[in-house]
Amino acid sequence: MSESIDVAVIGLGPGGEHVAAQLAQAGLTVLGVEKHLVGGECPYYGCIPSKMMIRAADALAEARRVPDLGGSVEVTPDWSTVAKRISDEATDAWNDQVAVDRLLGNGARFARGHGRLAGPGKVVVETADGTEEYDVSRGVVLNVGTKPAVPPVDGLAEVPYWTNRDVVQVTELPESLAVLGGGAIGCEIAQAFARFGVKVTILEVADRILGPEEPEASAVVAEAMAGDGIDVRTGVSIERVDHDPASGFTISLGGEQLTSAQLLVAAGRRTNLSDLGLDTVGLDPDARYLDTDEQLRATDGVWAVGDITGKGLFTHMSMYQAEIAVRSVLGKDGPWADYTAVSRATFTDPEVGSVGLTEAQAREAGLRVATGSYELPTSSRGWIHKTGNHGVIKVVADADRGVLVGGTTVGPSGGEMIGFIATAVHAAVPVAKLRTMHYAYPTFWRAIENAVNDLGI
Ligand SMILES: Cc1cc2nc3c(=O)[nH]c(=O)nc-3n(C[C@H](O)[C@H](O)[C@H](O)COP(=O)(O)OP(=O)(O)OC[C@H]3O[C@@H](n4cnc5c(N)ncnc54)[C@H](O)[C@@H]3O)c2cc1C
Ligand SMILES: NC(=O)c1ccc[n+]([C@@H]2O[C@H](COP(=O)([O-])OP(=O)(O)OC[C@H]3O[C@@H](n4cnc5c(N)ncnc54)[C@H](O)[C@@H]3O)[C@@H](O)[C@H]2O)c1
Repeated sequence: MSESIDVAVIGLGPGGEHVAAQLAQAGLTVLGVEKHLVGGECPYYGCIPSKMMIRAADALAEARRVPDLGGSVEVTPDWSTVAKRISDEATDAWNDQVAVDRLLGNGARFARGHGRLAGPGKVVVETADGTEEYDVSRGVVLNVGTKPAVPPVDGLAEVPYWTNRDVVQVTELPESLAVLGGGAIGCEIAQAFARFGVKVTILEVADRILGPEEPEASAVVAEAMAGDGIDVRTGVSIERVDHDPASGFTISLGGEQLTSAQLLVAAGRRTNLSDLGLDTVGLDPDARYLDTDEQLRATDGVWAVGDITGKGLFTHMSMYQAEIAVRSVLGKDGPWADYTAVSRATFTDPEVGSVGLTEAQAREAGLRVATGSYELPTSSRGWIHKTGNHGVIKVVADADRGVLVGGTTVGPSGGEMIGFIATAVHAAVPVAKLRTMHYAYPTFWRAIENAVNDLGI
C-alpha cells in the first residue's frame, strides 16, 4: 500500500537536508530518506572533523615557529584532544539524533533506509522493518553523494586500508602513514598527521599534488609539505599492496618497497548512483554524474543536488544547488545555477584558495589570456610574517573583456583571500576598476594588487 507525499528527498547530505527542511517549511509533505547519518559526509567524515584535525595541527606548527620570532616553546602533541573533540563536538560520537530532530522539527517526515526510484512519481525505501512505498506528486530530489574510489591496484582490495571514514575516527596515531593520492583529502590529512609526529609519505600517480590547482600552487604546497618532513612522491606507479598484521603495509613501487603502519586511500570519489533506480525514470544508471539543467532538474520530476551533479565536490556547492532546487520545486523564479565563479579552499598550510578558471582552463576555453602573479614572501606582510610565509597569488584575465576569470591565493590565509577575487570574477569587475581600489597595508591580500598590476593588460 503506497503513501502519498509531495516530495521525497533521497540522501540527506548538506544539500538534501536543506531541501527537505525548506520544502517542509513551505508547507509541502516531505519525506527525507537517509540510509546512514542525516547531514552526510561533511559533518561526520569530511569537512568538519578534518578541519578540526587541521586546526590543532596548525596550532602545533605555529608554536614550533616561535623560536624564529621570539622565544621558545616545548610542543608535545596529544591526539586524544583532537579525537575527543571530533567525537564530542563534531559528530556526537557519530550519532545524528540532533539532525533528525531538527528535520522533524521543520515539519518533514523521515525514513532511515535505502531510497530508490521505482518509476516516475514512485519511490521505495528499504528500511530495517521492510519496504515502504510512496507516490510522489511534486518530485524527487536526489542528494546521494559519493564514497571513496578505490583504484584497481593489485592486493589493495584485500588489505585493511583506511578511507576518510576511518581516519576521522582514529584515537591513536600510527607511527607511519602512507597516503595513496595527493588530492585535497590526501594533502590535508597528510599534513595534519605529520604535524602530530607521524612519518607520512604521499604517493601520487600524477606529476604533481593538488592536480586541479594551478601548478604554482602545487609547487608551493609541496615545498611546505617537505618542510613538515612529508615525503611527497609524484609520478609513482603503485604495483601492489600487501599487509601483514605484524609489520603493516608493504607498497610495491616499481622496484622499491615502502613499508608503513597504516595506509590511507584518498584517490578520488565515486558517486552513489548505482542501485538508485535511475533507469526507471529514463536516466543512465551507469553515468558518473547526473546531468542537470540550470534549475537542477535531471529529468521530469527529478532534481539532483551536490556531488552527484559533478559541478564541484564541495559542501558550499551542495548548499548553493539546494537553494536553487527549492525555488524550482516551489515553482518560483531564478536566478538559476551559474558556475562561472565557483570557489574552493584547500586547508593545507599554506591554504590554497581558488576560483573560476585556471590559466590552462582559460586557454582551453579559447580566451585571450593574461596572467599576473606575485610571490607572497616578497610582499610586505609576507616579509614581516617570515617563518610560515609560503605563498603565491595568481590571477587569470580575459584580455578581450578586461576582467578576471580566475585566481589562486596560496598563503597563510589563502582560503580567506580568495573571497576578494571570487567577488571580482563573479561580478565581472573590470581590471581597470580593480587597479583603482584601496588595498590595506600591510595585509596578505594587498599582494593581489601586485598580481593584478602584473597582468600587463
Ligand atoms: C575528508 C573530506 C574532507 C572534505 N572537506 C571539505 C571542505 O573542507 N569543504 C568542502 O566544501 N567540502 C569538503 N568535502 C566534500 C564534502 O564533504 C561534500 O562535497 C559534501 O558532503 C556534499 O556532499 P553531498 O551533498 O553530495 O552529499 P553527501 O554529504 O555525500 O551525503 C549523501 C548522503 O546520502 C546518503 N545516501 C546515499 N545513497 C542513499 C540512498 N540510496 N538512500 C538513502 N540515503 C542515501 C548517504 O548515506 C549520505 O549521508 C570533504 C570531503 C571529505 C571526504
Ligand atoms: N577543502 C576542501 O574543499 C576539500 C577537502 C577534501 C576533499 N574535498 C573534496 O573531495 C573530493 C575528493 O578528494 P580526493 O582527495 O579523494 O580526490 P581528488 O580527486 O582531489 O584527488 C585524488 C588524487 O588521487 C590520485 N590517484 C588516483 N589514483 C591513484 C593511484 N592509483 N595511485 C596514486 N595516486 C592516485 C589522483 O591523481 C588525484 O591526485 C575533492 O575533489 C574535493 O572536491 C574538498
